[in-house]
Amino acid sequence: MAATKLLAAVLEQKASLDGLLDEDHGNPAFVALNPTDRAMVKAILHSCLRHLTWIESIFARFLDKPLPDGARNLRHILAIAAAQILFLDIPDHSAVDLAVEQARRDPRSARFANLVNALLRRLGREKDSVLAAVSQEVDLLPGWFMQRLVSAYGIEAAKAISIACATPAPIDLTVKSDPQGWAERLGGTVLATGTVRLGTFEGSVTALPGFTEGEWWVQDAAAAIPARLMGDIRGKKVADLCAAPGGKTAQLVLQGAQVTAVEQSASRLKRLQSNLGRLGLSCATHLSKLEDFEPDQPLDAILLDAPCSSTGTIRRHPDVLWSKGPEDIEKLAGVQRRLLEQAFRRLPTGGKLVFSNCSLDPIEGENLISVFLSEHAEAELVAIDPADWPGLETAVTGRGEMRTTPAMLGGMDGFYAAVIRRK
Ligand SMILES: C[S@@+](CC[C@H](N)C(=O)[O-])C[C@H]1O[C@@H](n2cnc3c(N)ncnc32)[C@H](O)[C@@H]1O
Repeated sequence: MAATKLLAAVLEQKASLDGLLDEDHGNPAFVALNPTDRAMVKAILHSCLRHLTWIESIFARFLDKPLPDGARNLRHILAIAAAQILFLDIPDHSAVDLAVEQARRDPRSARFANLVNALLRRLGREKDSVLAAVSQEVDLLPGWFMQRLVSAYGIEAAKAISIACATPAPIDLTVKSDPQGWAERLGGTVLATGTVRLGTFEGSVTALPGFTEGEWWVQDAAAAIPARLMGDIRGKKVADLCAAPGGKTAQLVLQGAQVTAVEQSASRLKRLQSNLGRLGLSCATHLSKLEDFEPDQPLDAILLDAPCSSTGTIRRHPDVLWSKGPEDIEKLAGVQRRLLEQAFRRLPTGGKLVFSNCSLDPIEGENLISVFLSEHAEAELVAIDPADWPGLETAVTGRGEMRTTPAMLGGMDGFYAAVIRRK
């Protein structure tokens, strides 16, 4: 029941799944569940959103005529049951019975209860063959986004990204030191970039050795790249201008910089402070919009990890493509453009700025930087050398930016990063 309501909140109200599933402040129906049921609801929703194009396509094949436009709740009931039948270890009959019961209780869906029963029983009987067919013929990613990927990367790369997005993201850790030792202790491997990737893992990361001691933090391998692009920042004054929850701030501090973390959200800044506290790290923090931040002393370097559409994180946030659309990407590109202008104003001559975000869309990355450079003769791109990134050479663009996609390094977030210097 909770899962259907939460799916409706994502698809209709464009709510964020992370927000709805927050253990403390999430949707009341979710927070009221016991931990086992919460884990189940979370698994169902992730699976449903990750495979929604397939699920919709299967029902379209089963039906002689489409469901009425107004039957949104019915669609949600069917999608949630289909995710259980197709992808989760839940007995088919439980999923079917629950869906039929839900349909009966909903005045708008009650007249379709027999149809729900028939469709889901058929799905149970034919799941292997329909899944085989649909996985060959239908992209996992919604059409509007697939089109954008094809125009940005070409059909082959777009398909590889779409396939990579079907696999849930592994857990990646950035360790303070001794990646090899931590990989051995935690049963993981060290990636070419130095990130420790955990093997199959269930349960809570907070129970793992080294968490309480603050020896590592969870950070996708791609998210760990921008701070490393800052180069040698030992003793340098560095501002992290969109800092929370602080994964990159922690890296900058560990790299030896004198860091000021700037963040506009009080609750997120608190989270950053608590994360740094656990890691035994500290830095100056500043609660304000970066537009209002005036450093007391000239800065040597800036990291601007700007808010973006997050389309590079769809393996972990499969709701993103259903709650955001092309207009949001355009809007966020505008916000980033404005923030980049503001950040660059605070950069002295010779200073370096790393601009990054977790979007796969060039209008938030390559195109934005092209326009910025064309409008600022005083800015130049510092080309990243692929030789410095063994294992990720193909992520360095011809112009010398970093462009990762979920199809790289055995799976990683889509990220864009560029290094800009004020001449
Ligand atoms: C993509 S997240 C940053 C993630 C962070 N760099 C990390 O690695 O953990 C973007 C952050 O920027 C903050 N933010 C957005 N607009 C801002 C602004 N104008 N000034 C300061 N912070 C801002 C958001 O609240 C959010 O915490």
